[in-house]
Amino acid sequence: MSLQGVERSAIATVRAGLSLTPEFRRGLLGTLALAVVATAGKVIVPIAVQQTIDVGLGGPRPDVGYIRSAVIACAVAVLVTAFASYWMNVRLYKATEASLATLRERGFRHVHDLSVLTQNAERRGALVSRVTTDVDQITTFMQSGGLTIIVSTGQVLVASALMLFYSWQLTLLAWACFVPLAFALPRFQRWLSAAYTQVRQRTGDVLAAVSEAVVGAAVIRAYGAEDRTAERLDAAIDANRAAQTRAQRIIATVFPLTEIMAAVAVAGVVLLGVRLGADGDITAGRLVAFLFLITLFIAPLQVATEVLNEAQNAIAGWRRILDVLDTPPDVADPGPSGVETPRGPISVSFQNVGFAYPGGPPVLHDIDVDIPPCSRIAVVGETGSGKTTFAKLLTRLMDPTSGRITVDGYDLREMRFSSLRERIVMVPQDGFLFDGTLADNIRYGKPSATDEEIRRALTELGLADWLENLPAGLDTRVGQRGESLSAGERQLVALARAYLADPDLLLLDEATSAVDPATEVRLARALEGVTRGRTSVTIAHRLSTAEAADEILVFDKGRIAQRGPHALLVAQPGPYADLHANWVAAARS
Ligand SMILES: Nc1ncnc2c1ncn2[C@@H]1O[C@H](COP(=O)(O)OP(=O)(O)OP(=O)(O)O)[C@@H](O)[C@H]1O
Repeated sequence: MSLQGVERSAIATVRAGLSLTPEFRRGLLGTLALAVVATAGKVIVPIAVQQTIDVGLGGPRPDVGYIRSAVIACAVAVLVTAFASYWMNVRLYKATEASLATLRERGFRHVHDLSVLTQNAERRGALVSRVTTDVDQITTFMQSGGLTIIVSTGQVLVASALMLFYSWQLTLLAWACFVPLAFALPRFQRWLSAAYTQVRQRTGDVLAAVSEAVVGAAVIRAYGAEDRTAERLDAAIDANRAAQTRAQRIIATVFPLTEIMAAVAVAGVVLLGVRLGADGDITAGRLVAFLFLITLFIAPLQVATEVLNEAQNAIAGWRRILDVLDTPPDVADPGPSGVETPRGPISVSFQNVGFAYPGGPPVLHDIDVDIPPCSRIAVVGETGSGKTTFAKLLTRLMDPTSGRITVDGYDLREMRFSSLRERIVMVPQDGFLFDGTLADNIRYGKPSATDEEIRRALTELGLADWLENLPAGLDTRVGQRGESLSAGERQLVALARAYLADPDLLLLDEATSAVDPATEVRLARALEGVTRGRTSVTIAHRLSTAEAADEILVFDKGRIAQRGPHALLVAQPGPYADLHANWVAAARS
């Protein structure tokens, strides 16, 4: 399942992006008004200079009162501009941070709602980067670039209008100087955009290399591959440095170019201005003010390339986030309109169920199974025969491609998630543990559970002695993904968590990893305790589990090839007898 991108123009993307962030739009008018004040304030100084020269100093004697007023006007303008800028930035930062937090939350929630098919292994990293890096790019643009574009456009327009008012001849000359730059800038911008695409790819390579080296540290050490890994990392870092340097060089070229253009424009304006002045077409004050205005006019051009690039990045980021939000959750919670079935003995029925992963061949065919209340079902079969797929359908991590699954007579698709998750709980092979204490992790099954309840649950599962031997008891920290515990101990925590959740149907994916004999005994005891009195479906890798089941479902190439109790199946030729022979042989060796 891929993410569904709707082709949008840049404007439509920005509009759709802004519609997702009402916090930003709400204060935008006020912030823009402040931007207008801040921009308008900048032209007060050239006007005051012109007035001082032409009026204050234009008479036979300097008009000190007038000059004082002009200076005071300037000071007030500078203060007002500074205050307006400050207030504008505060408002902008507050609004963008609030709106981008909302965007992150929405993005994250939506990623969570997408089915396991959309979140398959390759896409997981990309999904994470959409809620992190992509939002960061939008932030950068909204907090600086976006406003720069608005303020700069205003600044160029106001400066141009005043320049035209002072002298249309000098304005035409100044514009003519910037025509070549106006043609060159889009080209620079394209180069810069390509250079930054490279930078992003190289940064991605560095991140991938670093995270692989950290996550796979044990394997790297075991195979003595430190040098190879370091070389790969060095190469990625070097490529990243080269890409960054290339991008910075383009930016560094634009700045002096605009400086040269500005110098040419100033020189041209002075030469022509003096001639116009001699003919009485322009006053000295207007000429000096004009030179101030050219500086205002040029400043936005100097940052234009970078800002346009930021804008492109932000639009790309918005597009990627909108792609995520546009992807409908394919396993949708019916919500309050869904069925809430009462707790108690549960019966499940698979009716003619078939399933194919998107774009793949069918992996389950015509599955017809009735799981009566309080029965113990073992699911066995060769690797790749469809056991995990069967379990995922039963917990509604995905929906069947054909047929239907019912719980107490209701289609699984009609059941509210809250009711379904309460009644059916899955314990995966390596139950994910979060970085926290043992108690936190067990409590995950029932957030309201007290330490006393957790202790009682562990005792009921026959794990009191294990708990006593742990260094800090319930407060023992399990480390990231539970790596401070052994694989067997992690399973014990996962079982205790499920026991506390107290579901009506427990789906277990039995661990295949070898554990020490003491843990093996504990696991068997805990398993017995956790499945007692409730319906259980176990993907079995142990002979003892299959032997203890009321019914065994033998999967073979996506079909149920045999079914029945152990005694019956082991006596007839078929895949179960073969599997049994393998188990027995493995136990002897
Ligand atoms: N996410 C996926 N996308 C595409 N095909 C998949 C996916 N997961 C499993 N399959 C395919 O579906 C088939 C059944 O896989 P499944 O994981 O259900 O088998 P299994 O019996 O649980 O195997 P094992 O005992 O090794 O866990 C296999 O052919 C597998 O390649």
